[in-house]
Amino acid sequence: MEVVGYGHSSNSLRPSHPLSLFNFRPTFSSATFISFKNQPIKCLQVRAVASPAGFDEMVSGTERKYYMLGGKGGVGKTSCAASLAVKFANNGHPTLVVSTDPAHSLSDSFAQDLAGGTLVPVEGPYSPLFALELNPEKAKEEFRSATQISGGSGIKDFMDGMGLGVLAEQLGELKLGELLDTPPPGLDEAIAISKVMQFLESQEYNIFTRIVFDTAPTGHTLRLLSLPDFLDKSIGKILKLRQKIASATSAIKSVFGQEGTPKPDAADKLERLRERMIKVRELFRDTTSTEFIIVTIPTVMAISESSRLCASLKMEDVPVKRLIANQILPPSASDCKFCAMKRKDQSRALDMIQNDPELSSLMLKKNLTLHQLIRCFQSHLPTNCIDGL
Ligand SMILES: Nc1ncnc2c1ncn2[C@@H]1O[C@H](COP(=O)(O)OP(=O)(O)OP(=O)(O)O)[C@@H](O)[C@H]1O
Repeated sequence: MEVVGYGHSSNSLRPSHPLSLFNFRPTFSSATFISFKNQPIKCLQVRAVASPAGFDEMVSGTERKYYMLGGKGGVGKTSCAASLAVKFANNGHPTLVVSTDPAHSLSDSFAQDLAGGTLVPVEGPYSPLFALELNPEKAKEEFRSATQISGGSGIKDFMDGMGLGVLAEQLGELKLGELLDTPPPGLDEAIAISKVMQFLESQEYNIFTRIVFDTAPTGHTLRLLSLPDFLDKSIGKILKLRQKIASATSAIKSVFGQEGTPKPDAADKLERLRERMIKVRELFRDTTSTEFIIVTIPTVMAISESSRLCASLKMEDVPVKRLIANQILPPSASDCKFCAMKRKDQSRALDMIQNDPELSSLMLKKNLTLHQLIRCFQSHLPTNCIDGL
C-alpha cells in the first residue's frame, strides 16, 4: 500500500488541481515546493496522486478502456478523475474525461471553463486531453421528447402519435403515463453516458484510448446501474403492448375498411432509447474494457457507504478492483490537537477497510491531502505538523 502526496511549484493552482497532482513534466525537481504566506513548504515527492494501485496495468495497452470514478459526495471524485486523466495523457494515451455529475466541478479542477456540453482541450499534458461536462438536464429532455409527439406530452399523445389515441383511455390504468412523463431517477446520467458512447463510436473520436467518467454521487450511480434493466423491461412492455394494439386496430380498421398503420416514430424513438440503455448497461459490465474505481475518504460514514456501493456494484456485475482513500493526513512527528484527533479517526476508518468483506479485496491507494497542512499553517505556525515531510 503506497502513500503519496503532492504539491505544486506555484500556488496559482488549487492544491487539488490535477496538474498540481502530478510530476507534471519530467523536468520538475524530485520534490516540489508550494509557497504559503511566503513559507516554502517542501512537499512529498510529487507523483501521480490519483494513480490508483496497479496503475501500470491501467496504462498498458492501446485498446480503449473506460474508468468510472464514483463515491460519496465531496470525497474527491472529480479531483481524482481529472488527475487520473492527466496521468493517462502523460503516459501517451489520448484521453477524454467526462463529468456526468449534475453538480459539475470539472471546470474548477482544470481551472478552465468546460461548460457547454462540447469537448474542450485541456492545456498541458503530453498527449491530447479533452474534457466534457455533459448537461444531464438536456439529456433528460431527450427522453421526454421520445414520448412527446407533435408538442403534446404524456401517454395520450404518445398513443396518438401511433394513431392509437382512441384506446389511450383503456390503457390509463396501466400507469404507462407515469413512466413516460416522469423519467426515472438516474435516467439523465444514463442518457448522458449513452451520448458519450454514441459520439465515441464516430470516426472523429476514435483517437481516445482512455475515457474517464466522473460520475455523480453514490445514490445516483446506484439508480443508474439498475436503470437500463428497468427501462429495458418497461419500454419492452410498451412496445409489446403497441404491437398487440396495432394488430387489434388494424383488424378493426380492416372491418370498417380504413387501412393504415400507426405512426412509427414514437415507438422507434423508444426502441432506440432502449437500445442505448442496453449499450450503457453492457459498457458498465464489460470486464475487458471497463472498471469502476471507488473514491472515499477515511471517515466511518464514507467507508460504510463505500462498502454498500461496492456490494451493489458487484451485485450488478460491474467490475470494481480499486479503491482510492483520499484526503489522508500526511505523516507528522508531532501533531497539534486537531490533527491528533483527526488522525485517530482516520486510522480507525482505514482499519475498517481492511476488515470490510467488500472493500478488503480491492487494491487500495491512499492519497494525502494538502488542505490539512494548510489548515495547520493557518491555525498555528510554525510547522510542527509538517516536519515529517
Ligand atoms: N487529496 C486532496 N487534497 C486536498 N483537497 C482535496 C483533495 N481531493 C479533493 N480535494 C478538495 O475537496 C473538494 C471536493 O473535491 P471534488 O470536487 O473532487 O469532490 P467530488 O467527490 O467530486 O464532489 P461532488 O460529489 O460535490 O462532485 C474540492 O475543494 C477539492 O479541491
